[in-house]
Amino acid sequence: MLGCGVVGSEVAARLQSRAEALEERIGAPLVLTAVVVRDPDKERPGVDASVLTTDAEAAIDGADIVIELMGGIEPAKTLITRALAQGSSVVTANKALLAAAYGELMAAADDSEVRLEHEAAVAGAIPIIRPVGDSLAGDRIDRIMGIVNGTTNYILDQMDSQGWDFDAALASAQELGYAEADPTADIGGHDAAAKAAILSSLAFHAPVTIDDVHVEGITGITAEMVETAKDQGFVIKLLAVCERVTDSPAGAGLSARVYPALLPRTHPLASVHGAFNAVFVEAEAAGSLMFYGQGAGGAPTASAVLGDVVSVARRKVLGGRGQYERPFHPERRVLPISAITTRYHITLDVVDRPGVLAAVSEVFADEGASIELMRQTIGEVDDEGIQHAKLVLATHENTDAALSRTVDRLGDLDVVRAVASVIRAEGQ
Ligand SMILES: NC(=O)c1ccc[n+]([C@@H]2O[C@H](COP(=O)([O-])OP(=O)(O)OC[C@H]3O[C@@H](n4cnc5c(N)ncnc54)[C@H](O)[C@@H]3O)[C@@H](O)[C@H]2O)c1
Ligand SMILES: N[C@@H](CCO)C(=O)O
Ligand code: NA
Repeated sequence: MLGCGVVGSEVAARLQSRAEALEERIGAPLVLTAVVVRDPDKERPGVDASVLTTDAEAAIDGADIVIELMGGIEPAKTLITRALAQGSSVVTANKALLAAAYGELMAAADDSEVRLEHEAAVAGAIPIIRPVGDSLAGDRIDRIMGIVNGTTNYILDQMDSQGWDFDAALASAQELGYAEADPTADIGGHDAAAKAAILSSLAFHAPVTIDDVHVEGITGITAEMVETAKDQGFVIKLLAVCERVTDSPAGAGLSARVYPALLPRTHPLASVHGAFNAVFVEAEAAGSLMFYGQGAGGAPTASAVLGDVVSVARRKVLGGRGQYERPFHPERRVLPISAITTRYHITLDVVDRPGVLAAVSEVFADEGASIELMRQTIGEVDDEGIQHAKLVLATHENTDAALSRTVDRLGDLDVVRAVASVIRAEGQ
């Protein structure tokens, strides 16, 4: 095992405390031969001190299974590659690495006829990698929409249920240990984007990396946006969307994107509260499936790691081997967000006078975009004595490019004092 932090220490402790049960399931004992750490003198309750070492290469050589829980790109990538090349199967929770080099690492595993398992890398304890890669392998997955970051779901949920502003909700997430010390990867959407890249690669058999994923985080979500959404029967969630696109202005392909979006409060994902994760999968024959549970934390993540270890060990004992499939369809393109069909909810601060709606409608008509719903509420009287109004416009589906141009042009209108907020809507 490489790394013994939050997840690694739970895995090591459970390998010891559940040794008998694991042996029953596998048909052979699992022996933890080495745990690679930075400081072998540190006290680690539940971990046998005699297996601690700083020599990663010696630890890997000859191991049947290598469990990588160090995180980060290097040295994890070099060590995993070494392990696969020598014929060890690898179990990892490293979403950052897989989102950067999924195709390359899977091909290396396939070349050596060993397995590279990674259930813990997406949505922690929730079984989602095996269902998408294995259970649904006989079906055609069309769309995956998930809440795959616990920190941001906690923040948005507190803003929705307690009326907190963003900063208060983030401070609370940090206090509770959900957010990282530097929460940028969580709130910027990058952690969710890594998971979207892995899910897209697996569901659509194409080598999708994190650089292909369109990412928007939640730092721009205000208490007012949450309140407006609530008034209209929506909740704001940070969604990872992976989609098979058959037709778009840019042709057929895939879409992988992460952004905060409105969901109807009746949608199954709307009832995912706190730091929980959930993934909604739509497949041709299976229809809609929902996977729900704890997406982070030492013990839940260790559950997924140990499941992979048992699966690999069983195959080893039975003489089975090999990868799910050889990757992939390199010709499948990830389309730019501009070509993707979405809906917007646009909130405008306008001057309340005749002709405002005509001017707004003209921009929509001109861009070929259409308004599904409009709501006007009375606003404030400003310093110059001018009465303002708040206009909330929900659009029909259109390309993101057309909607984005519409917003730019609305912002240029004389009667529009400010584009107060723009957010996409999903799940309708
Ligand atoms: N914590 C979670 O909830 C969670 C959930 C899902 C996936 N993961 C993933 O699991 C992996 C581990 O996460 P964690 O939360 O346990 O992190 P962590 O920081 O608690 O643990 C990583 C450990 O690896 C050690 N390490 C790093 N580089 C090393 C090196 N070169 N040699 C020896 N030791 C080294 C660190 O000292 C640390 O103790 C990461 O890839 C993470 O993304 C974590
Ligand atoms: N920081 C991540 C950890 C799990 O990957 C989260 O909040 O979901
Ligand atoms: Na998982």
